[in-house]
Amino acid sequence: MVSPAIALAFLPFLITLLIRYRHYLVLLYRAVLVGWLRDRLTGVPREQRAFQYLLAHAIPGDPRHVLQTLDQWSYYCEHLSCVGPVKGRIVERLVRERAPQRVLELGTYCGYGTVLLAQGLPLGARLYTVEPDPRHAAVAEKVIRLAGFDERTVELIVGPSEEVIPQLRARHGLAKADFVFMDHGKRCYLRDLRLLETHQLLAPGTTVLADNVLFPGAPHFLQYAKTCGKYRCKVHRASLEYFRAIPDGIAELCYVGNC
Ligand SMILES: C[S@@+](CC[C@H](N)C(=O)[O-])C[C@H]1O[C@@H](n2cnc3c(N)ncnc32)[C@H](O)[C@@H]1O
Repeated sequence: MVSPAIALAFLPFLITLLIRYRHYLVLLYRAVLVGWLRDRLTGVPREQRAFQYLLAHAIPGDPRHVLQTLDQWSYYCEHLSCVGPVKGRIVERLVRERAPQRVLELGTYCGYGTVLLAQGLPLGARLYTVEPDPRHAAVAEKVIRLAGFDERTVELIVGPSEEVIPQLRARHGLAKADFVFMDHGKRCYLRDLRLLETHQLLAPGTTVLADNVLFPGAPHFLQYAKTCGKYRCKVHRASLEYFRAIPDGIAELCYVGNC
C-alpha cells in the first residue's frame, strides 16, 4: 500500500503532467476510446458511420461539399484520421501550383485525401490511391464516386504499398508519378520512398508530400530526405487534423535525381 503522504507528494507532479499533456489525452479519448466504444455499441465501423452521415448531408458530385461534410463529422461527431482542412489547404495549394498529370496517394482510408487531391487536378490527370484494408477501401470507393470522380480519374488499388509499388508500372500503367502523397504507416515512409526510387517511379521535379512528419513523426524519413542529396526538402508547420492545439507538419520533397 502506498502511504497517503507519498501519494500526496506525487499529486503536483501528476497534475502538471495532466495539464501539460491534456490535448493528447483528449486526442486519445476522441480518436480511440469514443470510436472503439461506438463500434462495439452499434456494431457499425466508424468509417461506415461517417459514410452514412455523408449520404445524409453531402451534395453528391460536389467534392468541396463532401470534404466540408467529412470535416463537420470529424469536428463535431467522431474523429477520422484524414489529412483535414488545415493541412489540406497546403496540399490543395501545392496540387494547383504543380498541376500534376500522374498522382500517387499511399493510404486512402475513407477517401478524404483522394477527393482533396482529385478536385485540384488538371483535365486528363489520373490519380492512383493505395489502401490495404478492404473495409476502408470499400468506404473510400463510395466516397470518391459520391464526390463525382470516375475510374478514369481515380483508380483505387487494394493492397499494401510494399506490394503495390513494384507493380505500378506493369499492372497499372503508371510509368512515373509527378506528385506523391504519403499518408499511410509513418514507419513505411522511408521504405516506400526508397521503393519508389528503386522502381524509377520518380522523375526530376516530382513532388513528394508526407503527412504527420511532426506528430506522430517520421524522423528517419526526414533525416534521409534532408541528407541523401536526392531531394530539396522543407516542412510546412501546421496542426494535427481536427486538433489545433497539437503541432504537426507536412514535408514537401522535390526530387532532384541521383547526384
Ligand atoms: C491516416 S490514414 C490515411 C488518410 C487519408 N490519406 C486521408 O487524408 O483521408 C492511413 C491509412 O493508411 C493505410 N495503410 C496502412 N499501411 C499501409 C500500407 N502499407 N500501404 C498503404 N496504405 C496503408 C491504413 O489502412 C489507413 O487507412
